[in-house]
Amino acid sequence: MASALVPVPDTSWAESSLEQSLTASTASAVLPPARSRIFKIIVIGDSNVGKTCLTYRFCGGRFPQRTEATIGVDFRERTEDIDGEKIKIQLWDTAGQERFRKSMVQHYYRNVHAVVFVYDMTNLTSFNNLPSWIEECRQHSLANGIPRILVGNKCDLQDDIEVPTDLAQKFADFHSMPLFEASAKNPNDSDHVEAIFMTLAHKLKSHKPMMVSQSLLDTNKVHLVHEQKSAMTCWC
Ligand SMILES: Nc1nc2c(ncn2[C@@H]2O[C@H](COP(=O)(O)OP(=O)(O)OP(=O)(O)O)[C@@H](O)[C@H]2O)c(=O)[nH]1
Repeated sequence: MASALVPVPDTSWAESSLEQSLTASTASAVLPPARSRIFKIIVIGDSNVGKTCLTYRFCGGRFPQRTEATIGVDFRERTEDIDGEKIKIQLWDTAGQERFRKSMVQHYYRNVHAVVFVYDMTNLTSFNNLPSWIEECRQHSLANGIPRILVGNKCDLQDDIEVPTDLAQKFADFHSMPLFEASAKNPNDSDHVEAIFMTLAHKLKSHKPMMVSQSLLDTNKVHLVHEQKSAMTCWC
C-alpha cells in the first residue's frame, strides 16, 4: 500500500497495562506487574516480491486486492497474547524501489528486533539481489546479532518457480537463516504466513527484547524502557 507513513506509537494498550498493574498492585502485593512488549520486525527485499502482501496477510488477515509501490516505510501491527503476555508485533514494510527508499530515514533502522528478507520464488533476480539487502542491513548495524529469516514468497505460482528450494536453502544455511517458502495470496498457505511471524514472535519472546511498559506506581506516566538485548546469534 502506498504511503510514506511515519509510525505514531499507540500507547493506549500500555495505559491499559498500567491500569491492570495498578489494580493488581492493590489486589495483591505478590503479583508481578503486568508487562507488555513490542517487537519491531523490518521486512526487506526487492520491489514486487510481496512484502506488503505478506505483512497485510499477517496483520490484516487477508490478501489485499490491490497494492501500490511502497514509499519509504509502511507500518502494520498486531497484538497477540502469548503465554499470558501482551506482545505487539510491529511489521515495518519497507520500499523495494530505490527511488522510494530515499524517504526512509535512519530512524527506521533503530531498535529493530528481527529482519525478514523476502524474495519472489518466481523471480531469480530478486533472489540474486539478496546479498545487497543483507549488506544494506549490515550498513545500518543490523548484523548477525538479531534474528533474521528468509522468506520465498509466491509459492502458489508453482509453474513459474525460478528459485529452486535447494538453492535457497544453501543460501539460507550460508547466512545462518531459517528458510520459509510461503504465499501471501493462496488462502491455503495463509496459515504458513501466520506461522512464520508467530514463530518469530515466540522466538523473540523467549529472548530478552525491548521491554515496553512497566507499572509506575508513583507517577501516572508510562515510560518506554528500551532494554539492550543480549546478543543472539542464530535461532534456527
Ligand atoms: N501469486 C501471488 N502474487 C503475489 C503474492 N504476494 C504478492 N503478490 C503480488 O505481487 C505484487 C507485488 O506485491 P507487493 O506486496 O506490493 O510487493 P512489495 O514487495 O511490497 O513491493 P514494493 O512496495 O514495491 O517494495 C502484487 O501484484 C501482488 O498482488 C503471492 O503470494 N502470490
